[in-house]
Amino acid sequence: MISLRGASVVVPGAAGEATVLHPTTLDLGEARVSIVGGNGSGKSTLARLLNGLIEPAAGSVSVDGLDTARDGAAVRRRVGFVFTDPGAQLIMPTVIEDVALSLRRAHRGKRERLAAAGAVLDRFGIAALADRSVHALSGGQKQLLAIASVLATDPSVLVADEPTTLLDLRNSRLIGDLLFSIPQRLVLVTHDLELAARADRTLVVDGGRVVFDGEPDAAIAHYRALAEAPARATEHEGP
Ligand SMILES: Nc1ncnc2c1ncn2[C@@H]1O[C@H](COP(=O)(O)OP(=O)(O)OP(=O)(O)O)[C@@H](O)[C@H]1O
Repeated sequence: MISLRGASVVVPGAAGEATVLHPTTLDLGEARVSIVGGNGSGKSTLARLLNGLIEPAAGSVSVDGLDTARDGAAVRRRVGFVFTDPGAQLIMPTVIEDVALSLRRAHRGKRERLAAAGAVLDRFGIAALADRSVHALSGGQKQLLAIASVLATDPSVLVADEPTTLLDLRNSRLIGDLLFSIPQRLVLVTHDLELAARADRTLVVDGGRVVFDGEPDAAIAHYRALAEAPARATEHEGP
């Protein structure tokens, strides 16, 4: 279970502090949760709270009983995070070395680690790319590798922040299908409403608040209505 208790996020701004996520209380126990909302609404902020990339300014966030502020390292081992731009998380020169890096904790010996990394590439259908430079991969291949590297560590939750935004139709379908086939719990931030609709539960974020939380079709209808509302102010301030 992922639990937020009055969790808020505050950032420094030119005119003092700004609240980018208002106090939020949620329990996320479903296998697949999607998060939708407009640009700058606070979706990434909410996603980043879930693995302790951001700590709440007030309130608390816990994953399976581990507090993200107190037990940050343990939470990050349990909650994998995939970014929009896979280039941001590919560190090593070659594909197999990148997966092997993720496995350094599980397999201390280099040979054993490389064998395990090869098995991961096989599982994700990218064994043929093992010795390819990570810079020579297509966008879809990079995202596949980024997800494989994160899942190689066997997290129990995967948080993916717009993982298909930079991909073409074919690759976004491929990555979307992969995300919905993994055994791990998934929290998916996305602008792809078809993908969002495949979740068990959908949160709509607007102006730094979760303004709808429920069944995906109803949530998406709520989001569409928000987006179509005439002359809405785009800046949201104050509690
Ligand atoms: N570290 C920061 N410093 C200042 N402002 C921030 C910071 N982090 C987030 N914000 C602001 O908080 C708001 C929410 O940002 P967030 O990235 O969570 O939005 P988002 O819903 O993920 O948007 P998008 O769909 O465009 O990725 C934005 O107005 C953003 O500029």
